[in-house]
Amino acid sequence: MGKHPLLTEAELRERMAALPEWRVEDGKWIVRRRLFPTFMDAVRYVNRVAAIAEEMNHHPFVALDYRKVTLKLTTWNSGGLTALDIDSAIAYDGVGAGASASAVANSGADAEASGDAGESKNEGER
Ligand SMILES: C[C@H](O)[C@H](O)[C@H]1CNC2=NC(N)=NC(=O)C2=N1
Repeated sequence: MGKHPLLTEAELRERMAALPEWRVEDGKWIVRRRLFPTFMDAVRYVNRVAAIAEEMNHHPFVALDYRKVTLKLTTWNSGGLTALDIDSAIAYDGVGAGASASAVANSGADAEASGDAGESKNEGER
């Protein structure tokens, strides 16, 4: 199968409208951070993302930092952003909605600030 064509600037801008929680980084990556109520909610979400990635044969770079999950997408076979990255991000946003996850500003600063586990209750999913 041939390489997937890179998105033009205009195409990227247009497609990113459907992904308000994602940011373009270095013109080659889209990145999203999500904060979950508990560590296990975060782990469950990562597992759901992994299943989607396998199904699509398109894989994110994933960081699991306690309750914070960072997802990064690029199409390495094409050397940048393609429709596969956008479609993957849309699919990832569609799962884990069950967990009362709150989107974390891409700075991630508040995620660090609220990283203190002190006050968090175990609101894990059933
Ligand atoms: C051989 C296999 O299909 C390729 O390596 C796939 C696997 N998953 C992938 N994931 C991503 N993000 N980019 C790719 O170019 C890619 N290529």
